[in-house]
Amino acid sequence: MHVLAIDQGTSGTKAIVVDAGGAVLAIAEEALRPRYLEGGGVEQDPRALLDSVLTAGRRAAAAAGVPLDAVALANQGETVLAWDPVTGEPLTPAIVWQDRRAEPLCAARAEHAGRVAALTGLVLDPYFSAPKMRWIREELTTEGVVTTTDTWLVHRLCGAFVTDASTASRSLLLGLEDARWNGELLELFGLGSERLPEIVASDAVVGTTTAFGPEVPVTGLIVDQQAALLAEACLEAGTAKCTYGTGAFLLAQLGTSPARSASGLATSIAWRLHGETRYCVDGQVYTAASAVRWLADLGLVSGADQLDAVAAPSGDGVLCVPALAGLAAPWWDAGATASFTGMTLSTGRGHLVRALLEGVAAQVAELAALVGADLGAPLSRLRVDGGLTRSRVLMQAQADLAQLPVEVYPSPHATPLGAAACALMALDPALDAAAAVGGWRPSAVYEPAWPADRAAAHLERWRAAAQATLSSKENS
Ligand SMILES: O=P(O)(O)OC[C@H](O)CO
Repeated sequence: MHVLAIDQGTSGTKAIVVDAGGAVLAIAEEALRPRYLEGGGVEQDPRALLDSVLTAGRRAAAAAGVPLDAVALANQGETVLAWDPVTGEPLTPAIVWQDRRAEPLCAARAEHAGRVAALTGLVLDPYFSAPKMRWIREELTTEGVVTTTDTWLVHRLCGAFVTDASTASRSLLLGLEDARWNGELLELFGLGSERLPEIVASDAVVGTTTAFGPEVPVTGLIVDQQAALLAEACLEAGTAKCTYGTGAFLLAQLGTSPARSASGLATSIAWRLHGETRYCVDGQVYTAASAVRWLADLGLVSGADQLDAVAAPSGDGVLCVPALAGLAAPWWDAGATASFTGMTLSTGRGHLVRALLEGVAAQVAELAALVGADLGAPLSRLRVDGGLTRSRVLMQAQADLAQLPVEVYPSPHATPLGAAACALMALDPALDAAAAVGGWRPSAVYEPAWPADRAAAHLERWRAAAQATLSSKENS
């Protein structure tokens, strides 16, 4: 069996062709660059997203040269657009998960934050889909349907009008326990009259497509972060991974219990496979590779590959809070802004680069501690994937600050491999998740080199720096 698995991400689209044993036969990638607008806007051209899916998918399918049995799609989770359900044409740009312009719409509903959290497991924040859907309705168009990008892309591939349960659970519109659109939440966001997609399982076959060659089923629909959680075999409650992509996202498996976080993290659906719903808790660093790209745009590094060569051996007291698109868990402050502190006349670009990497690692370390608090036991290790895991400086800083062994997933394709596993489970009802993703050994393990008291002291200083970036005194 062969699956074409497509990871439609924020910074690009990757397509792989994978066999039932997890061997990758072909890879194709198309880069994407969001538009960053003053006022916190982050947009993508939907046609560029679709073109990248079709181009990468066709290139990978052609390179593999094998008959395909299914097409799977991982998506960005909370990126939304309006589109015409008759013609399939987009009516607005895609409003990216990093976009903060819906913050006032959240602030206007602040008194309902507790109720929203109780129903959805999420926090009332513009990161999630519904505030951006409302913003589109108020600012851009009242025409067509407004959905996450997966629904539109799948519609373009096979005509279905669906979203999977993991993506729906990132919307602020889903009751977490019953996994249904919730009328109270729809009213709260003024979306009660919207036509909403059918919610399906990640192993549902939702149609067929000829977009990549002969007709094949479309199945294996899942949020990109959840797909990586699955690929990294985080199947037991308490296992966790962090993906260092455009942002860095730490997710821990909760099993079949949708336990709400007591630490300000988000609880959502990891996947629904073979009739069983799994849940996860997550924390987010909104800018990781996009912070590195920002460094590159300023001329401090030529790109991610140069990070380790430029980073100084220590930050020399410089701290960075990489809040270039606000702060997520546990601060949830869309108005927070990034900072570098502790600079002197001797500070050079190497210190700034080191501080930025340590800032990402510090934020992930904070999230790892909160996940441990929620689970009632500290994490024992952190599995990691994503492009920035190639930075030894970042990975060592992660181990030092989180005081955890950091295990690097051996493939750069965790997300599409997770989506492919969902499709394989659709094709073979006897296949369980563990068999679908297989076992793996880390390509590298970073052990903490700092003593615990040094890590604690650094994190205490970093936490104070993070507090100082918050947008209002009430938050500090
Ligand atoms: O595009 P990525 O890979 O950074 O992932 C996007 C996240 O899932 C947004 O929540």
